[in-house]
Amino acid sequence: MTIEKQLPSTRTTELDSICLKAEVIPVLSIERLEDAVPLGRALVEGGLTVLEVTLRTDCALEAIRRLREALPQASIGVGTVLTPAQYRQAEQAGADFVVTPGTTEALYRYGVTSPVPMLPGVATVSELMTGWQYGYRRFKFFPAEASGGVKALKSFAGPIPEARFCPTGGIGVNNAEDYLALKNVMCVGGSWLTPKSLIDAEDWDAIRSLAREAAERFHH
Ligand SMILES: O=C(O)C(=O)C[C@H](O)[C@H](O)COP(=O)(O)O
Repeated sequence: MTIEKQLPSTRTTELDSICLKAEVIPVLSIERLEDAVPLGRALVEGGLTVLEVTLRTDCALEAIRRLREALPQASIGVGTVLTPAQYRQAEQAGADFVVTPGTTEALYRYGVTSPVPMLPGVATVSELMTGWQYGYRRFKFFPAEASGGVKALKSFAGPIPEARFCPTGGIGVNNAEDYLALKNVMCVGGSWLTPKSLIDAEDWDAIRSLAREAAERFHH
């Protein structure tokens, strides 16, 4: 009960204002620090202004700091947050929001008190119900395709119609639209906009084009 009370509804509003300006959230894994800003800039110039930068690589936190400074107009989500300690690192690096692949009680609890809102990753109704108890209303649905995809999201809408999702995992140009057509989907996430081959080749023009194509094609 006290937890419910602590949860400001502004969290939902904050997450909505971030997610609704992005039909598509590109997922970035930065291997070489010097790629961070040109990659982020190409995506933003292409029209995708909400980014998720994973903590999967050694230079991720420094990459996030640089992106935060170079692209003030972008909303930067920090992904692959597994523990409250990583959540704190994300806060300190200047995250606008935190994204987790799955949830733990510790993360749910920490997220309630943090100044930075969290989009918790859920794959089942049970995980969703736990988050709901803590007051969370917006979730990442991960891994989307492997966890039942569009059909699962339609089923979630039965018992918990107010929950909204950013499905991620196995989404690309060919199925993004199917997800965006659902009432409980705010936006979709994916790494298809940041192919490793183009990053390795520093082909920022090609990445800008991919982003532009997605920004023009997908609407909610
Ligand atoms: O690291 C995490 O926290 C993630 O959940 C990673 C990404 O969201 C997915 O790996 C993207 O999925 P794909 O678009 O299928 O590549």
